[in-house]
Amino acid sequence: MPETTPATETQVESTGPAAGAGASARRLLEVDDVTLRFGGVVALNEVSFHINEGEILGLIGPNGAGKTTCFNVMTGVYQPTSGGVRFQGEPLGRRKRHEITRLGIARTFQNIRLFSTMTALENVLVGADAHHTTGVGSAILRLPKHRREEKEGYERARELLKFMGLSKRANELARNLSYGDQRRLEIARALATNPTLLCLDEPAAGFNPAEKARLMELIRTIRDQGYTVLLIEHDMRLVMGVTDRIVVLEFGRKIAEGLPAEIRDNPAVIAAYLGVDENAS
Ligand SMILES: Nc1ncnc2c1ncn2[C@@H]1O[C@H](COP(=O)(O)OP(=O)(O)OP(=O)(O)O)[C@@H](O)[C@H]1O
Repeated sequence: MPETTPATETQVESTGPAAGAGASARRLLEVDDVTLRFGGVVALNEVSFHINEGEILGLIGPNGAGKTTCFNVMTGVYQPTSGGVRFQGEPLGRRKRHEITRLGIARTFQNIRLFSTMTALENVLVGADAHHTTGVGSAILRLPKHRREEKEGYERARELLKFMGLSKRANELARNLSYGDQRRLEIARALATNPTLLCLDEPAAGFNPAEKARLMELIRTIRDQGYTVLLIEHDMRLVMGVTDRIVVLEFGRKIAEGLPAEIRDNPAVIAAYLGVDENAS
């Protein structure tokens, strides 16, 4: 379990390509030739890529490119029409969402999905519950193992709130938090499931430049704590500034993969974002 240190108390070193981005890095997750059709819509079309252990991988592409669908396949929301996903070498197969959470993949959502009438602390505790091994019976009987897990869950939740700079908001209802704090709380809740891979779906949506800069620092800190991060984000400055590698989708197909500098100069990527035909004279 990666130990967390509060972001505010951590010296963040500038990131270059992470150790995890090297050729010899271990593959944490592999998307193998995944196709997913919704009726006539081919949301993912023979998509393959991998995520190395310890890296920050960006998944980008214009609206409707298939990024969120890709997250949904990786987290068991959708089953691919063909192809598959392997995590730590194991096929995810038809595993359910909670089983995939237990395996070590956590995610946040494009549209914030907190329990609005629960406190910040309670929201994080819900995430920590994903790993409790004791059942309802031992909870009712208040057996020692259950009490120990409950105590550890509280400690972990408080530690994560501190890590995300939310200690002072612990007892506030989620709906009363600022937008930025709600986004950070979503990340804390995802981390509470004790993931190996953290998938962030547009975490900077609605952020101002100062909040984006803080988020970049936070994502680097999260990686430096030992997590692997997959990031969907539309803000190119943020993506180019924080990722080790980038995969680009367009109309459900992978059109490019490489280092941020390579992606920035890739004609197919530029064409996809500008909406022009790169072959047009
Ligand atoms: N449940 C669904 N039923 C039918 N079509 C869907 C469904 N989910 C996604 N799609 C379609 O699949 C395609 C890919 O959508 P997806 O949301 O994955 O794109 P995206 O890259 O995440 O876009 P955005 O950046 O706008 O969030 C789109 O054409 C979308 O309309």
